[in-house]
Amino acid sequence: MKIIETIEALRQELKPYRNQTIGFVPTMGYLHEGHLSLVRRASQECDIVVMSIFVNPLQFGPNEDLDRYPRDLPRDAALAEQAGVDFLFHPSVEEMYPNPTLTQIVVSKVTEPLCGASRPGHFTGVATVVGKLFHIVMPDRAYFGLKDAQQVAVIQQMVEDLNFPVTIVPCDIVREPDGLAMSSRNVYLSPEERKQAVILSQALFAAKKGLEEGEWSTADEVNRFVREMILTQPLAEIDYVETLAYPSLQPVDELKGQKVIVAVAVRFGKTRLIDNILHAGEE
Ligand SMILES: Nc1ncnc2c1ncn2[C@@H]1O[C@H](COP(=O)(O)OP(=O)(O)OP(=O)(O)O)[C@@H](O)[C@H]1O
Ligand SMILES: CC(C)(CO)[C@@H](O)C(=O)[O-]
Ligand code: BAL
Repeated sequence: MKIIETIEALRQELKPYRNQTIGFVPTMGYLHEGHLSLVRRASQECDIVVMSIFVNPLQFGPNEDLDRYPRDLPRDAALAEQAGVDFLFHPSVEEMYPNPTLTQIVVSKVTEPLCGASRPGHFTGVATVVGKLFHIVMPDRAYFGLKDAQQVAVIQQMVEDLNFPVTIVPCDIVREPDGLAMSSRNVYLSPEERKQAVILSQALFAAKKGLEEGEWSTADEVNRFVREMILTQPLAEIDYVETLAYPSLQPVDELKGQKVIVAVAVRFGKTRLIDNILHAGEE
């Protein structure tokens, strides 16, 4: 595996592979099994796998965790190589943003609810950096985790609207043995917060079962059920619990026959965790 720090060097390295299938896994690093599952899928489906590790300042709000976001390049490089990455792109902030960013990619509508409402400007930062990375890597296929299901919807919208020649591959959420969705931010949790955080997946799995059994007819009923279950944990502070159509992320009235997402964002102390389940909603 080669570690590459400049855009020009990566372009040169990838030149000989342009007639092969290039898979791309964009990340912010501090790798865990969730990221590595994307790499394994990419190496099964592509000839060459490129991973980026870049903590993108543009997608963090002023009071968010940009400075303390966990970073460990030597550990990440070893894990990435073992999982099958061929090129690890690790640019500096100056390399990615040498000038003040006067041009940004704004995706509307799907960015309005959920994390878009709680983190103003977040998805403009995500779409802009992913757009730049797509131009740099020019992948055939790009792999994204459904833990960030709204991000998948935003990137799919951007790719469709701006004609990026890339196939977006959404990948299943990888979980800890007790159900907690893997996240680089889980390292922030105190032992007590970690114990209580398992309520997110428990509430979502219970919601999925209820949806499959036709227990509720409206989104509000699902939201109330999930909310009440999460609030049994004293350290949980809910940011949002929402049931929306997926991938449009528009409100749903009747649940019957709808593909929906039940998405949550919950704070435990200073740590904000997200998780979701998708329900196919066939009649
Ligand atoms: N548990 C997971 N299962 C599947 N994919 C995941 C998981 N966690 C992250 N990913 C995916 O890995 C890619 C890079 O994500 P990122 O580096 O932000 O990791 P992260 O662990 O989600 O970090 P954080 O939770 O702190 O945002 C994204 O496409 C994301 O959806
Ligand atoms: C896609 C991404 C790498 C863009 O910075 C980031 O939002 C992430 O890690 O999910
Ligand atoms: N996984 C999404 C990146 C972020 O939280 O900024």
